[in-house]
Amino acid sequence: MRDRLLAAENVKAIDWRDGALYLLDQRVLPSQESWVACRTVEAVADAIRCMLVRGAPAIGICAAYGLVLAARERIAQGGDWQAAWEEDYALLAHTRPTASNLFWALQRMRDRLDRLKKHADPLAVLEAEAIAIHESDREANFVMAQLGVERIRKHQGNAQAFLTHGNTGALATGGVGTALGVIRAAFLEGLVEQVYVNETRPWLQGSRLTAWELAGDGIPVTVNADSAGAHILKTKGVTWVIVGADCIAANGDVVSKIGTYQLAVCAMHHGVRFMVVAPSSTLDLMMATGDDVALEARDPGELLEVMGQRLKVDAINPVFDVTPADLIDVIVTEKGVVERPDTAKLARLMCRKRLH
Ligand SMILES: CSC[C@H]1O[C@H](OP(=O)(O)O)[C@H](O)[C@@H]1O
Repeated sequence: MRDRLLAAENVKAIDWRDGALYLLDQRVLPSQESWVACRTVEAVADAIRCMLVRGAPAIGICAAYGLVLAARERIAQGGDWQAAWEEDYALLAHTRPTASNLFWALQRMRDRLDRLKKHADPLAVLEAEAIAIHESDREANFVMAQLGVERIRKHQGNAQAFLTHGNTGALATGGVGTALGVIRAAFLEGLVEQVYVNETRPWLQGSRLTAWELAGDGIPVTVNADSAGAHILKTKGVTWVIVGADCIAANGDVVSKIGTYQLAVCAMHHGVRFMVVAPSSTLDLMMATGDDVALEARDPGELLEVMGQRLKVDAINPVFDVTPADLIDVIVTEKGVVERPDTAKLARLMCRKRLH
């Protein structure tokens, strides 16, 4: 499966080359494919904050490269460069509050610096670590795709309909994607009849990004309004809802794109299986439950522009919600699969080595 997915890989959104970070601008997709070069840590922080790059694993990868750019500048300035580098670390850590992968990647970079040998070149070591974070996310995607498709096949061996929410594909990760990686693998195995994609208001990660990725792969995709989700589950023979995650708490609660929770309630009501696909870097065992996770709210203005007019009412714009563990059938990570997640099962999973 790895080789087949590798051959089918056709979207890359993060490119580290010649000492700069190049990002495919997700704010203007699918109408424009425009690349932006980030040469400073401030540029990377801005790109994450304004969602030029988005998706939990992708944010973590970019933050790691951001710390490389920060180190280059701070070392050139001389003096106590590590103290100044910590300010850059804080800048990146405050770009978005919810995705665990961001904090995980930053911490991994700091740990690497702490373990630096006496005569080692800190810039070279940090660059190698950021590349390793990027590459291991790509490999994790392949493993999760394989594990997820095995789980699908275990229940039903013929082509079926899936529903997904948000964007969890190549644009959101370092590889073929988390939930979308599983759907891509299922397609290669002849298990996909149709993929329904919630448009994912207000930012439209579903209709702008996921539909673009799936159509580009020739995978049958149909976009629906988020409010049609329950109706689709009831009438279209959907066998699995497959989503990604921004943070998974110790008890298996899943923080993901706003609207995921209501989808899980509807899936449970209609007997549709619910799969969450995320690398182990998304699990944060310091969060006892999903209620401990900081949920981002973005500008209410995103909801108030209607037909070129600004509505003059109040609005709230929470962009993540918490799906309780008991609504989740299976969590797929690169370390293995957990059915009916709970604290003990997830703690055991995190002690395992990666499967690649
Ligand atoms: C595999 S990406 C996980 C996650 O990230 C997305 O959030 P955003 O678009 O706001 O960065 C979305 O929730 C995806 O499910």
